[in-house]
Amino acid sequence: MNEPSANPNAGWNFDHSYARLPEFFYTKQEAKPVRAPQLIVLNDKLAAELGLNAEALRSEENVAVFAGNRLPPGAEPLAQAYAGHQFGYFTMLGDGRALLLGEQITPGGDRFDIQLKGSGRTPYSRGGDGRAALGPMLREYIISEAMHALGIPTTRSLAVVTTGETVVREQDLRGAILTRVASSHVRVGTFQYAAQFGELTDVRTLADYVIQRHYPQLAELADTGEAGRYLALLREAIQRQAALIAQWQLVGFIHGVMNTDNMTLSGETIDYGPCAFMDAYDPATVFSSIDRHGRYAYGNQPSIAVWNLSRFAESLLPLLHDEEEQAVRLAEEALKGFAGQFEAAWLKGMRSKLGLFGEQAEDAALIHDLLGLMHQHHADYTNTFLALTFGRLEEPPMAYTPEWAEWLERWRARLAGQPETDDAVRELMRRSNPAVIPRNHRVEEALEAAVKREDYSVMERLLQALAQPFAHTPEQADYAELPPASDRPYRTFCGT
Ligand SMILES: Nc1ncnc2c1ncn2[C@@H]1O[C@H](COP(=O)(O)OP(=O)(O)OP(=O)(O)O)[C@@H](O)[C@H]1O
Repeated sequence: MNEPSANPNAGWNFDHSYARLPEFFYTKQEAKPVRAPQLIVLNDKLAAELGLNAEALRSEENVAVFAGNRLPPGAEPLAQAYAGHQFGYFTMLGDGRALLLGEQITPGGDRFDIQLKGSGRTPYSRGGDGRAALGPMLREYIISEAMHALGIPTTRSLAVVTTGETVVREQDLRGAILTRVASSHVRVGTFQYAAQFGELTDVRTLADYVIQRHYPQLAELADTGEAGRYLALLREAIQRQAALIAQWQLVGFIHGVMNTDNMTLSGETIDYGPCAFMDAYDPATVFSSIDRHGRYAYGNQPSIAVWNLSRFAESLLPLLHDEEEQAVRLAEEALKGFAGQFEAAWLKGMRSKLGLFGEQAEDAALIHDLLGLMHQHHADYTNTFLALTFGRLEEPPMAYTPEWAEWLERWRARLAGQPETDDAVRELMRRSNPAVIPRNHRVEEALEAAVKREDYSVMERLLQALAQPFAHTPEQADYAELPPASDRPYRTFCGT
């Protein structure tokens, strides 16, 4: 098995910078062959961006690549080691059901990890079977591609294949493998692993690797101290996460499992397990059925990000300054920056959603008052902004109370006070308020058709609508429909 003979015309062009790190960071590992691979979905557009030939990828040989039955030319599969805090508890983890085939170098010279998720057991599998089920892998495909179309940094999905094998969960499920594409898979948990189980040189090696790969502008800075590159790395990672979480909040995305192994150093969203988009606005919304205490509720996401980044900072401490006290001071100062950066990015996004140009002191109150009303009236988050964008206020997204009328008056007065035309305002709002998000009931409907009836047309239509969330086409109006009241509040199943 695993002979390196896949169709050479597919365009695989691997390098292996991660594999050049010390073996402490990974284990070389081949995929376990599966019985009967079948291609379910292939992302033609992403394939082209990666310099891959979509037609060749559909060939039997390359479907075998997506299944782990064949190695593409130049691949050197490995499972990455990492640790992490899961729901606040530290544990050793690692790719227990994933393999990095290598880093695809695109025609433009960019570098992307190509990873198979669900490819069989590895030394990090603990008690797990190393496998994944079709529903969750399609879910990751749909939501990650929706996030990308919304302009939110994310890992991406190139393909899903079924394996022809059964995975045993609470019930028997169809096995599947997702081919995931990422700027890298280095996580906060990778640093925690190095700090906990390795030497200081391992942390330094990993930090230099991440700087080279994601923050090359920092490479020439001094080693330690206030002007050092490791402090700069911490600051940059904080900045990217602040920007990322602000984007999540702006579209109502709830990650669901913000464990430290699910926070990347690239600043991309990773691991679409029990995630979902909020319907009615409520900061306490939780989607994961295993998150009993609401640790990862929508409204907690910014503070959990700081918690995770604090674990990252702890792993870096000895690199920040020779004296521990000074290192702690520098880390704390950097972490304090998150709140301001998050708030600035979020306010900027919210102003755009409301068509506000420029900045005025009362904008924050205007925005918070709107959210307060939405919360009070259980108004749908996405549809409220759509109603405001298109002036559909004859069918208000919430009860037409005096407070709502008063808020509308304040908003209109703020708009009237700016020099931009109505068209410019509408255009800004159209670009800032998606017509379609992957609402849970629509995703579940697509998955049910796919998994239970092998009908992939529902998913294909959904993917098409999600690919251009700001197009505001008539067909997309269909996806603005809310779930039936009986479905609310609901939780996504936390299947893997
Ligand atoms: N079926 C399984 N067999 C073996 N290991 C598993 C299995 N499911 C999850 N794991 C491992 O458990 C840990 C946590 O799982 P989690 O569901 O958060 O990650 P994942 O979805 O598998 O991976 P990723 O974070 O890369 O998207 C990871 O180390 C993962 O590899």
